[in-house]
Amino acid sequence: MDSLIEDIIAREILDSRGNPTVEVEVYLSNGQHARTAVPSGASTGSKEAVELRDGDTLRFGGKGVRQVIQNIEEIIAPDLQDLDVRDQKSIDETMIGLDGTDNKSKLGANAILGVSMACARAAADYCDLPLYAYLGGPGATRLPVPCFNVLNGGVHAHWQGADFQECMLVPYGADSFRESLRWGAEIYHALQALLLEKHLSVGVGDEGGFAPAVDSNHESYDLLVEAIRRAGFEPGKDCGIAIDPASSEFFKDGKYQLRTENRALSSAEMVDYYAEIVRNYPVVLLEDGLAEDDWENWKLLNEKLGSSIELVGDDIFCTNPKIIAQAIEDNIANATLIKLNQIGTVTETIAATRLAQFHGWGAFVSHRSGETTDDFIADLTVALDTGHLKSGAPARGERVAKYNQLLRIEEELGTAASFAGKKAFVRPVRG
Ligand SMILES: C=C(OP(=O)(O)O)C(=O)O
Ligand SMILES: [Mg+2]
Repeated sequence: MDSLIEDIIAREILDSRGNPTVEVEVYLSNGQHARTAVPSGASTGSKEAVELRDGDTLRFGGKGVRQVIQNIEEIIAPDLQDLDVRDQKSIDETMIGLDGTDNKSKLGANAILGVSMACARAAADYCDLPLYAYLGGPGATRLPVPCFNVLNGGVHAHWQGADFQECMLVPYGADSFRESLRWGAEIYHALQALLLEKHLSVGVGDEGGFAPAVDSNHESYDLLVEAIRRAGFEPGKDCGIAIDPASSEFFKDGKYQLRTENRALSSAEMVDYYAEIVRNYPVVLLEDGLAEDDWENWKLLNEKLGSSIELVGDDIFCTNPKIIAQAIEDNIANATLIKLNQIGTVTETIAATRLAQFHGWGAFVSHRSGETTDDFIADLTVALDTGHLKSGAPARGERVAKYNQLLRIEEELGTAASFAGKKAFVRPVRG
């Protein structure tokens, strides 16, 4: 058979932060081959699958992945040889079995994911299908609303900007992906002009958004609303706001430490703080509003805000179906973030997404702060019909690689394509 895995090779490449990461190539018995690369987070959840790094060796300014390369070529490749590349489940289960740990710490989630993604792409190529159609079938025709992280803060700006890590533009009022991308880029440029006018920095953070040293988190929203207006759009009608404070990063000693505002808030006060933001600004999504160690108070957050906006868990759920199942049972949020490398295989990522969707939850596909030009998540988003994704600012190559791929997908789908729009953020209220 032509679709058998013949060989797998891997190499160390650099990611967008200048750190080493893994690139994988899968070769099939018919000579076809496919390539993928693995991203890397900075504000990571403690229950993420383990990204394996070489001891203390600092190479290129970051810890290398030579052991990961060796694990792929010497342990994984021989075992996957002669498996049908279309059998994604067996491929992923074989690697999970080979690893034998709960968190992929033996071979490395970066080893396993690189191979898993490369096999999916090779299988799509073998079937002569675009990746989104291979993974999603003929019903995969809806384009997501892009969420553009145009103001970077927290750890992504080395704490030189706002406390909140991500302030995103959500141009949900457009009637196509292409149009929403144009709106996002125009507002991004209007924001740049506004920052220059206010003598604020237009230097960028890890995800391509500006990282001005604002005096409060509210100032970020004022800037966004003003930029939306200046670009000729109506806040709340054409374009909303999504926030990822990544609050685990500033939750210390049981309090949320707002450095820019020089105060520390309890969980209940933090929930009120968000409620006020939601009252005053066109916010449609709040991710990681509370810390991963603050599970009980997520219930309070969901009671107060779950009926009006999408509440997404990132660090707290880690794309892990077991944790998401518990969260659904406890009714502590209404959406999960979806990051391939938090769980480590394509199969488990699909399972996490489907689980959320089955229960009426949202699934919000995400890049990592350390990225490559691999555009896998663009296809994944359409395949799984998640309706929204975030891939940073509409600037910088590794971020726009995903948005540009979505343009191609929309073009290829032609009249079959639709755009998710604002409905993507509306979650049914659960009892
Ligand atoms: C994309 C994010 O950042 P990182 O990749 O650093 O976890 C996030 O927190 O949602
Ligand atoms: Mg996050």
